[in-house]
Amino acid sequence: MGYALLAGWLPGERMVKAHIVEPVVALRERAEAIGATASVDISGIPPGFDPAAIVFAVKPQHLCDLLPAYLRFAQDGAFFLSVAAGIEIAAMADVVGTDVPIVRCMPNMAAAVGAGMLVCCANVMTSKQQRHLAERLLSPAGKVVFIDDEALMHTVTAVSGSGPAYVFHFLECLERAGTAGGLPDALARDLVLQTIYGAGLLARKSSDDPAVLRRQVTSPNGTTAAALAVLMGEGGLDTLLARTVEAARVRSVELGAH
Ligand SMILES: NC(=O)C1=CN([C@@H]2O[C@H](COP(=O)(O)OP(=O)(O)OC[C@H]3O[C@@H](n4cnc5c(N)ncnc54)[C@H](OP(=O)(O)O)[C@@H]3O)[C@@H](O)[C@H]2O)C=CC1
Ligand SMILES: O=C(O)[C@@H]1CCC=N1
Repeated sequence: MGYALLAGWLPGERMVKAHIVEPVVALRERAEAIGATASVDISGIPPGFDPAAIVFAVKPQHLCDLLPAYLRFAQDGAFFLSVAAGIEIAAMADVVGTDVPIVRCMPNMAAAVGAGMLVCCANVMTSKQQRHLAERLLSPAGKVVFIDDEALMHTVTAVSGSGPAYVFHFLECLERAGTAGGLPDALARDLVLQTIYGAGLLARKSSDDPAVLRRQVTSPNGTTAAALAVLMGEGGLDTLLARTVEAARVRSVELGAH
């Protein structure tokens, strides 16, 4: 996820200077290849480097252990921006103090193509300028919204954070169903990718509700009606997705409890 964000800043005309702390050599090299400097640990940050933001894109389980080492940058005016699932602003402030400006963000993987959904929460120490900077840093990755109620971040994570995986699985299943119906593999892949892309784009651009669009596809007594009798039947997709999202939400709460 860190690389997806970085790739939105570099290379380019945006004048962003980024230094990456990354223990894995291949990932450091990948960051360097697009114009960042990189080091294996914090001691490699160039002297005089004066960041406006420190972005934490590490595993949730690592986040709070890492924060104190970066406190000096916050004391020099930087704000912290975390994309770690589950970890609340209060848990970070417990480690570094409540006077540190912290933005918590839940992006999703579509950030890699600039079409992500990025939902943010900021603590009261975050200035208007820092909020604005966070928005500017995140917007190359997709649509950015700020919400006030941090408690919603668990459900945000379960819907848009993990959501691309649900869509990818839907894609896998539809493709398998297509090949089971006799389609060659490559054709099944094309059909499914273009259908999901096109339907997503249409739903995004249309002023109609998805339910209205669905009804427009569904000719009376036609093929879609036959299909939806299964998909929308008892124990169908609605029930399955409610359970799916709840499982992710519960896991996000668990990650935050450690
Ligand atoms: N993947 C996604 O779609 C999304 C991920 N996120 C969040 O993004 C974060 C990163 O997840 P993800 O992109 O999946 O990647 P991973 O969790 O696989 O990778 C995190 C990276 O952090 C590295 N790391 C560990 N310790 C340090 C350290 N001391 N300093 C710097 N880096 C370190 C890891 O190295 P190592 O492998 O050696 O531990 C790894 O390269 C997570 O907190 C996740 O919740 C949020 C939204 C969506
Ligand atoms: O699976 C995860 O925990 C992360 C957060 C959302 C997407 N990936």
